[in-house]
Formats: sequence, C-alpha cells, structure tokens
Amino acid sequence: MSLAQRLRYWLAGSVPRPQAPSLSPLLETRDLQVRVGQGEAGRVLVRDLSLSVRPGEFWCVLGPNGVGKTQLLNTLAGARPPAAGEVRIAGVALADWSLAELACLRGYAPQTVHDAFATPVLDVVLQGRHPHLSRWHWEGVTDDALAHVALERVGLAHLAQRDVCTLSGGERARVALATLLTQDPPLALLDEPLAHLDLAQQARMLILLATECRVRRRALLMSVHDLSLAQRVATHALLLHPDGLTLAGPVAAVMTEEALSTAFGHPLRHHSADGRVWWLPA
Ligand SMILES: Nc1ncnc2c1ncn2[C@@H]1O[C@H](COP(=O)(O)OP(=O)(O)OP(=O)(O)O)[C@@H](O)[C@H]1O
Repeated sequence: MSLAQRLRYWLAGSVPRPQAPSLSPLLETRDLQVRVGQGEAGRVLVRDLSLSVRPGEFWCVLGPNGVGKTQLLNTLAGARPPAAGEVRIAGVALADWSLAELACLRGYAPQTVHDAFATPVLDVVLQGRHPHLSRWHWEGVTDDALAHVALERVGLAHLAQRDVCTLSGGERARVALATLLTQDPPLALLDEPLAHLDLAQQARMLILLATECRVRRRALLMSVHDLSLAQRVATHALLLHPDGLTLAGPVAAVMTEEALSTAFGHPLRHHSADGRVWWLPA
C-alpha cells in the first residue's frame, strides 16, 4: 500500500475510531489529592485540584524536579488511585470505565518504557490498535496502514522492522509517540515525551502534537521541563508547587515570572526574540 493510500485511509476517517465528544470536558478532576508514602513518612504532592480539559486544549504540566508531575499523570491515567477526590473521563468516573473502553478514550505515554523481548518496531506501534480490535481479531491492513503512517509522522518509517530493543533513547521515545498516534485517543497524557530528543526532534514532535490538538481536536496533557517549548505550544498550563498547591488555567495567566519563580524556587525571567517568548533562569 502506497503512502498516498495510507494517508487517504487515515484522513478520510474510513477507519472507525472514537470521536471526541463536542466541547464537553474529556478530563475532569474534583478536589483531587495525590499522595505518596504511608503515614508520617507520607507526603501530599497535589491537593484539591479541580480541573477541566476540553477537546483542542494543549495542557503543559510544569513544576520542579520531584514535585509530583509523574505521580499526578499516573493518577489521571488510572494507574494509581487518588488519595481523595475524583477523576472523570468523558463525564464518567474513571473506575466506571472498563479497561478496553478507557484505552479507546485516553492514551498514556509514560516517561520510560522497558522492552522485555525482542520485537519489531512495527509490532510495538501496532499495539496502539489493540483497544480498537475485538477479542478474536488480528490487526488488518487498515491497522497496518495506520501504524506505518504513524511511523512516517515521527520520521521512523525506515526502522519498522528493527528490533525495538536496539533503538536509541530518542528513537524509542518517538516509537512511543507513534504508538500513541496509532491508538489515537481523544485524550492523551504524556510524561516528558521530549526528554530524550535533540532540539530539532523536540520541535518536530511538538508541532506534530500541537497539530493533533488544533486540527483533530485532541486534548493533551504533557509534562515538560523546557518552559520556552511549553510556552510555544500550550494553550493551558498546570503549575505544581512543592507545597501541593496548584495553579491552572490559560498559559498567559499561569506562566508569569512571579508564579514560575515561586514554584521553582529560583528567579526565572522571560525574554522576547524572533516573536517568541524564551525563559531563562536569572
Ligand atoms: N513510592 C514512593 N514512596 C515515597 N515517595 C515516592 C514514591 N514514589 C515517588 N515518590 C516521590 O514523589 C515525588 C514526586 O515524584 P514524581 O516522579 O511525580 O516527580 P516529578 O515532578 O515527575 O519529578 P521529575 O521532574 O524529576 O521527573 C518525588 O519526591 C519522589 O521521590
């Protein structure tokens, strides 16, 4: 199948996939509390977080090392229970979705992936189609086409038959993104997806993700350390403070020198150049 044919499949929407429901929130939290550790040794990472994420919104999750970004994303994905409060996906409590239904609605790209077995890259990317297949069905030509298109979009079509265990860190991170694109959930949670990428790949992958948001009305929540990149693509930001308090809203309201400097415990300044905002430590 040619690239043009694959793209036609994908763009024409002839492949059944879940549609993002209008503008109702895809993700909501109410008075969410995230905690690690037990008893006296425990620590509240996030307290009383109430949030609504809608189709077309690109949220960047910001905060210093160890503040709780990963644990929060794990909680939003349903991989760990909240200490208090609730998470709702597409209006329904997380626990009320079956795992298969949930996998059609939200995707999660964790910070690191451990590959236990030698597997062709294409098979890893095809795993994104599993939630869409009924129990007794193998992946078909359409699933193959979607996986190839996703690999082309992250610039790794030439590695389709390579053993995933042999990839570099940056290549593996892009395969994780391709798997998420193949899964194609209306809501995607990404934990530092740019961490292993060089500057050019960071820019390419960010443009790709921003296009998913803007053109295809996907909702994204992504943790990221590079404030300048966050400012470039995000529509909204969620800033975590070490004391568990959070600041959430449109980028302009959250990404201020005062709020970021307080959260990171160090003066941070923004500068304008080339029509963009760049963040630097003072
Ligand atoms: N099981 C655990 N018991 C105790 N503390 C834990 C446990 N798991 C994580 N933590 C702590 O919770 C805090 C938040 O961790 P998390 O990985 O969410 O931080 P992060 O904001 O993603 O950090 P980074 O920017 O460094 O990736 C850290 O201080 C971590 O050491």
